[in-house]
Amino acid sequence: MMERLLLDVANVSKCFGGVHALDSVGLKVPHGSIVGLIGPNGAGKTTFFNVITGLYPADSGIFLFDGKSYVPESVSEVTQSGLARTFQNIRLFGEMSVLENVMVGCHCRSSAGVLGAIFRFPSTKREERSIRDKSLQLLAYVGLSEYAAMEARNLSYGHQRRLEIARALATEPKLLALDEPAAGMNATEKLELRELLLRIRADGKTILLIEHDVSLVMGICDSLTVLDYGKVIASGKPADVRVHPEVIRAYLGQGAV
Ligand SMILES: Nc1ncnc2c1ncn2[C@@H]1O[C@H](COP(=O)(O)OP(=O)(O)OP(=O)(O)O)[C@@H](O)[C@H]1O
Repeated sequence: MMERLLLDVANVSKCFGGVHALDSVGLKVPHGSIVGLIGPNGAGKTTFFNVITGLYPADSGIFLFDGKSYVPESVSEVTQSGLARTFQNIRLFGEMSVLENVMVGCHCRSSAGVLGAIFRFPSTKREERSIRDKSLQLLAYVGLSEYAAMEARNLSYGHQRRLEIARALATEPKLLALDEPAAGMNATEKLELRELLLRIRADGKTILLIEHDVSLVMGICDSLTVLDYGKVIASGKPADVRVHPEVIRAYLGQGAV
């Protein structure tokens, strides 16, 4: 049976001066799957995320999201269409509370405009209550309820990463793109992250994951695409990718596979 693709991109290229960060990269993400994007440092993984989420314009590429052509030129439009991401370097609003950080994510789906915010119409107040409730539910979902009132900057590193995931989920994405969510986590936090990602998939979301922790990636991904020097060198099921000669060559010396 043909898999229904949520993200289907082809021939994506991006140069920075003389550096070919992405060279005709193609990647397919089926609905309801976890797809891993891996590769050595500098392979082009984050650049790929930046391009598909509208942060950097691609030099070329064909982009389909949920069966429709899309032009990833604006982060807000990409988010509206259902693609949310987290960042390798955590980007939370440190002085806002944990709850407020999630509420910010919810606002991308709210209808109250500037007038509503100024005049506080009854409909605006109702919407704000429902955003608050939804944010509290999301905090419970990622296991951060007890920290709702704390300033985000005071959370532990692992909890900050979970908060980023909650904020991304608040935008009601179809595709959640996570850039190294396990970076800096200890073994227990990684296990908890693994459970959370599996739960997110079981609840019907699709995940695209950049991650250097190979055992995490091999353990939860349905398929993997491997980049090296901006090119796809392998893609397929984790068990096949793990023994692919090009992948072994690219990681040789790093002991990663
Ligand atoms: N804004 C930029 N300006 C210039 N060069 C860039 C820029 N962003 C990325 N690059 C270059 O593009 C290449 C790919 O970088 P990228 O950060 O996408 O790799 P990566 O696979 O995500 O690496 P890592 O695993 O270390 O995060 C590198 O050579 C990098 O130096």
